[in-house]
Amino acid sequence: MPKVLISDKMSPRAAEIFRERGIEVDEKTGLDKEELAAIIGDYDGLAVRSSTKATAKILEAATNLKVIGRAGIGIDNIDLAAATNHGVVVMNTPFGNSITTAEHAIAMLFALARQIPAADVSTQAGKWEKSRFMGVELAGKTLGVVGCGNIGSIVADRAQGLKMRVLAFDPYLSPERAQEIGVTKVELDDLLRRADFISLHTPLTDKTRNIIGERAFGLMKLGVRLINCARGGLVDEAALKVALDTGKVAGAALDVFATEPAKESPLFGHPNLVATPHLGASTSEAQVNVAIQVAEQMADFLLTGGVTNALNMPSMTAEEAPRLKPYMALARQIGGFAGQLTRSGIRAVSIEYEGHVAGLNTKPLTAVVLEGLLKPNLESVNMVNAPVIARERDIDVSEVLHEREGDYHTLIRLTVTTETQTRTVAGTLFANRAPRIVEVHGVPLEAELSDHMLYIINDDRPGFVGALGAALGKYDLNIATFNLGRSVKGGYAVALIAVDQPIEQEVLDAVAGLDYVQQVTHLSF
Ligand SMILES: NC(=O)C1=CN([C@@H]2O[C@H](COP(=O)(O)OP(=O)(O)OC[C@H]3O[C@@H](n4cnc5c(N)ncnc54)[C@H](O)[C@@H]3O)[C@@H](O)[C@H]2O)C=CC1
Ligand SMILES: O=C(O)CCC(=O)C(=O)O
Repeated sequence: MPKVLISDKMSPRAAEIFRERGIEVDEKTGLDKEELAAIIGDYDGLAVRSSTKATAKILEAATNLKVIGRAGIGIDNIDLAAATNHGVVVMNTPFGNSITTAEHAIAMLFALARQIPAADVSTQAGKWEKSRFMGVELAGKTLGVVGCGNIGSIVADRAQGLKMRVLAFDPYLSPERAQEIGVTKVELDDLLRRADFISLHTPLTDKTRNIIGERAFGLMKLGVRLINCARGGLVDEAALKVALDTGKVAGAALDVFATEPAKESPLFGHPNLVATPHLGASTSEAQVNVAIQVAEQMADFLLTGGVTNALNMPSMTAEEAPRLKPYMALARQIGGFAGQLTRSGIRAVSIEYEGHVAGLNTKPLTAVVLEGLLKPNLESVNMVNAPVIARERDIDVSEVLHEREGDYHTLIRLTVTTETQTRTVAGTLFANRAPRIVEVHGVPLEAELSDHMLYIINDDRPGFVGALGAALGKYDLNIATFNLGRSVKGGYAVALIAVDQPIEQEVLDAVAGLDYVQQVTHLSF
């Protein structure tokens, strides 16, 4: 039974779903990094929000971990590269808290426009400072949205409901989408110059870090108001302090900070600052949404292999997973076949999908072919990290889809080009479930792969098969299946022979010494 650790505060629905689906679950929140490292090795899954830091060290200790689920959107608390290297799938829940977070941004917009937090403190202190809190209307003002994805576009929609004009800066926003959601797509500098309010909704990346800094403040209108409900590092906090002090920025509302938890900050106490402790996603609705989603996604993965919303591997729905399962076995065998024969550096890999399989989701199959191919030389490879390892090693990977059927109803053909040669292996499914190798090196044959196999290439000459049988008999090796094919009469032949016992080196030496043998290799599946 798979075992999951929930290490951040999460709606109880997550634990209920894991249990309902037969997964053992522990809820241990507030662990420090040593405590987490000490226990993480016991778990197949880790469910987190933003407090748990899934660092390279934690992943090192996570010897059984298969999946990390983030009940939320941002995954800056998870070392994605380290997770990928360890073959751990990382999933998030990209939509469950978008409305809630957009609503928080709109709440911040109002809080700034009418200084509600400061007015509340003053009024409850008995000051009744009616003339101190003169606000501004939102209607007719310009909102600049930086990052117009899920949350940014909801903010834009709500702002238009308030009769605001919305400018959007997002390099990945298409003009059609901009038109559809009623925003004007502009460049960043244009937005900074024209907006009365600016709301940030991008992820934190190398390109967006400090996107709002001294230069950006310099371009903004006098009296602009800034909202950040995305990620702390987007705003240069020291530059913001100067902009607030000089009055360039009339108000800033921050839900997120460069360092969290933000227990102290030079910004704190500024009369024009509104601050909340990373509450963007904190509504009961959003928390139930993300908890249900993350638990369902993780349970699907652990129980069926279905992959949804993964950030480091191709998606595969729980419905697709059983359909792809026999193909995964075939893909692993084809990759493993070629991988066990490969002795020099791989330059290129081409995978052709023909017939029925070409209509399926082939991305996970390609990942599995690569896993099989690289495994003989890299013990820690799996389908999550195989594409990354291939990329790191400059292996050119291509997929070709032929929906028409060839000789077989469905076929996967792998061509591997190494520094010294090009090799092809193709396979099909018999009765839609049993993997069979049907072509090696362009030679047709039909072989079921098993634990102990001999792969032989020999000159196509009479007497070879008899000599081979006698040689194996001498070592008491019982032949289970014998599959033979040849290029052309008198050309070269390929034999795939399954035997019942492990194959010792002396057997390989004896076969290699037979007349006409060009190559003999022990394969195991
Ligand atoms: N405060 C909170 O509690 C929460 C914060 N968030 C944060 O909100 C942010 C946005 O989330 P979503 O809208 O769901 O993400 P999303 O991926 O749907 O949208 C992000 C948008 O930013 C754009 N973008 C990327 N690089 C950019 C750049 N250099 N300049 C301008 N735009 C760029 C992308 O094209 C995309 O459209 C994320 O950082 C997320 O972590 C999300 C949920 C809750
Ligand atoms: O889980 C939370 O409270 C934070 C949510 C968040 O920042 C996100 O989903 O990116």
